[in-house]
Amino acid sequence: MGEGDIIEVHDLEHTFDGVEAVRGISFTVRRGEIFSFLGPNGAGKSTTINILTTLLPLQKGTVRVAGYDVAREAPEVRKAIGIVFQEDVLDRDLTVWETMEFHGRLYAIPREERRRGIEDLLRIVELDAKRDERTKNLSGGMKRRLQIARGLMTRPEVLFLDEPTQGLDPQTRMRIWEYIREVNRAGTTIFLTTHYMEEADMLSDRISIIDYGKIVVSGTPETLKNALGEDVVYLETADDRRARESLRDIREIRSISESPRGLSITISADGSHCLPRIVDKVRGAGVGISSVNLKKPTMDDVFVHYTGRELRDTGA
Ligand SMILES: Nc1ncnc2c1ncn2[C@@H]1O[C@H](COP(=O)(O)OP(=O)(O)OP(=O)(O)O)[C@@H](O)[C@H]1O
Repeated sequence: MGEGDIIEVHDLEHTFDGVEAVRGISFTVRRGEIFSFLGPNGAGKSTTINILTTLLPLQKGTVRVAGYDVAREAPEVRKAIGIVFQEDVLDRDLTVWETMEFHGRLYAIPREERRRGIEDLLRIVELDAKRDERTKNLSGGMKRRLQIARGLMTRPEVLFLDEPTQGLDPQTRMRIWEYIREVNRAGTTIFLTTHYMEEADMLSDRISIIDYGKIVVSGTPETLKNALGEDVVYLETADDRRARESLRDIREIRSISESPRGLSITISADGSHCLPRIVDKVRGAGVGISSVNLKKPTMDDVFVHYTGRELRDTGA
């Protein structure tokens, strides 16, 4: 395990009755970072997170979490981590406070420390006013916040979040992102799975894109997007044909095509540096320009580039 690595996965494979859910993945997560697994439904994200959290037995490969081997030291791994599941696993008849209290007792947290911990966490996720409400009466966003608070009861070194904002409305999602960042700033490493491009992009220090049980690419959101080198300039001109001709000797232009937004010019370098020259050339040829747009690659573009298809948003 590297000095700063808190999770280390080597050649992990997992099969369910002949279905290869995870097909040989390796990656590391550094202490203190927010790391995301981005991929469509069925890509193998839940299977991986379940193995890392010892909920599924290890079949093949090696996995170390917080310095412990998941196969041989499962209890130690469990003590070091917190988990927030995808589905609602709250006891419907317990109140918010009881939910926390019960979890704290399960982990044998001393009474006074438990009480203070619950107070603090309910304040962080803004549920202190709901402490006596039964969980069945909470909204979906409140339930998720309670699950996050509960996952943090044990001050885990690593918090695992499986699709933390699945099915939530945009405002609630953004709030949850804030809580996740806050928890991370306080020193907890975060491993999360998501099929939301924006979530992975906004939240992560590093992302691995997973598809059909394999990691297709990993990196920081910035490097992934920049590596595509596919900035596109959209240009609406008075005369597209002459505009195209005037651009012939700009080396960084990879291709030009017509689109509903005008000429679509793909640049093989940083588009913001090419843009002034493009405008100068077209104007220099006496062609009027009515609008200019620069589009940088998004995480969607990265996803399409590496998997060859779009990730349809099946959530909210
Ligand atoms: N208990 C199981 N029994 C049989 N097959 C399973 C089981 N769990 C998962 N699979 C299969 O393994 C593959 C990966 O599933 P997994 O749940 O890990 O994907 P995922 O990326 O987490 O997607 P989702 O977000 O929908 O959970 C899928 O083909 C799925 O049908």
